[in-house]
Parts: sequence; C-alpha cells; structure tokens
Amino acid sequence: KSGGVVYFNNPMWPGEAHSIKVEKILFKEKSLYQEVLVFESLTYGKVLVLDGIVQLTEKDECAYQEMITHLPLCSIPSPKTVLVVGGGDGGVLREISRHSSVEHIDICEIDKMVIDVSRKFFPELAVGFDDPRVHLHVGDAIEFLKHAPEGRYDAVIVDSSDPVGPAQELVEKPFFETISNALRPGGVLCNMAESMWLHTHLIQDMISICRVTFKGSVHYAWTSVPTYPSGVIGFLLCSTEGPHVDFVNPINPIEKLEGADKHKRKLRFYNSEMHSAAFALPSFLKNELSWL
Ligand SMILES: NCCCN[C@H]1CC[C@@H](N)CC1
Repeated sequence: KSGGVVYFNNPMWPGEAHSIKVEKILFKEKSLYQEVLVFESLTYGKVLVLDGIVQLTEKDECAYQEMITHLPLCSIPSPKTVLVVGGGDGGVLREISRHSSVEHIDICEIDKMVIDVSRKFFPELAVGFDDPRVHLHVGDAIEFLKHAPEGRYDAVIVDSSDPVGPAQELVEKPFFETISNALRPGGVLCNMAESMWLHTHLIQDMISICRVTFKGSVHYAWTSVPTYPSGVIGFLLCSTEGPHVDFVNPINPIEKLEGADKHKRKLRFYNSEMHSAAFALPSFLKNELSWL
C-alpha cells in the first residue's frame, strides 16, 4: 500500500529481506507467468517487481544493463548479430543499440506484460524496442534456441530473472548447450549469474556446466546493484571454441565507439576500467570456485 514499505524476502535469500519505501502503487496484475508490480519509490524512482523480486529501479538499472551488455560486446571486435534472452524491459536493447557494428538483434521474452508495462512506465528502457535492428519474439527461449540456426550469433545475452518460476530452466545444461550451438566460433555468452555472497553453489554449478559446454574461456564478473539482494550481481562470460576472447581487456573499448554516447542518454556506469575491474574476484570466491 502507498506510504508503506515493501519487504522482499524469498527462498532465494532465506533469512534476509530488502525493503523499499512505497510512495505509490502504479500497476499490479498477474500475467500468464508471474505477478507484475510497478511502484514509485521514495528514493530509487520507479521500481519493477516480478513475483516479489526487484527486477530494476530507475536509479540503479544503469549498472546492470550497461555491464551485462558491454562486457560481452566490447570483448569481440565487431559484434553483428546478437540474441537477448529475457530482457523484456528493453534496457539491454537500449545498450546494444550503442554498437553501430550490430546489424541484427533478436530478443526472446516470454511475458508480453513485462514489455507492455515497460513501455508504459519505463520509457527510458523501452526505448530499446524502437531500434529498427530489433526483432521481438514473444515466447519461451528454450524453444527459440532449440530452433536457432547453428552458429547464428556473435553474442547471446541472458538477461533473466532468478531461476525460480519462469526462468527455472535457464540454468540447466540443455539450455547452455543450445546457446553454445547457436553461437559462432569465438562467439560470446553473457549470463546473469546471481550473487557471490548468496549463491556460490549455483554459480559453481553454472561454471561446471559452462566449462564443458563452452570450449573457449569461462569468466565470472560482478558489479554493484544496491537494490539487488546483497547489493551485487554477477555475470558469467563464456566463449565458444575458436578465436581466443580476452574478456578482461576489451578489444573493442566503448570509448572508441563513435555513437556510443550519441544517445541523448550517456553511459552512467560502464567504462573500460569498470570492465576490467569487474573480473577481479575476492579470495573467498576464488577459493570456493573450482576453475579446474
Ligand atoms: N532485466 C532486469 C534485470 C533482470 N535480472 C535480475 C537479476 C537477479 C535479480 N534477483 C532479479 C532480476
């Protein structure tokens, strides 16, 4: 209710909750897949919540959208074809459109309500859908990728919600195998990879799958998102067998991309220093994750 505080507690983070002060509820409906909530907060702008889990806020979405997009796209010389899994709010599309080398963008989002709600309440993100290179597919990415042509994409970005509910199957081996098959040799995947503070078992499971599924390199990167549980979110960066990809030192630095800032909206978070720094990991994580 307005004026109240909303608590986000969930089996994904037992024993802790995150609260944001609600100024005004703007939208609350059940889609075919989940409950979709939008509210005006006191200090983070508008907030998108799916099944009680914060997906984005206007204040800090830049960190997530910019990092999940530019970590992969700045790691290959000239990305041309990109697939977004999830991402129905349009934020990743907005970031991809900064790359003038990109010619074709497919996006596969299962829940049309997320797209419609973003267009209405988050125009700063939904602007991504206006790019003529974008081809929208409303449906299950598991099916979409099963039928994707082999070696079709230079990059795949999995901008998913947590693996509880609609996104449950997006952390399983068969799905990663279809992604690997859909990427060209030396193609790259950037996959949302939860919190190093909360989910090291899940991260380990994903890395174990990716190390056998992607014969190139597998790296873990992370960034700060204050409204996500534990205040950080990670990304799994994988490359298929083929031309070596150095994820840590961007071969295609965003600063050299003319047009990256031509947008009326400048980059707020990502830059090449943040790119490299994102791969520096705390000792507990290096010790916990078996890279071998
Ligand atoms: N496209 C908005 C972000 C979706 N990904 C998030 C990562 C993990 C969070 N617990 C919830 C959403």
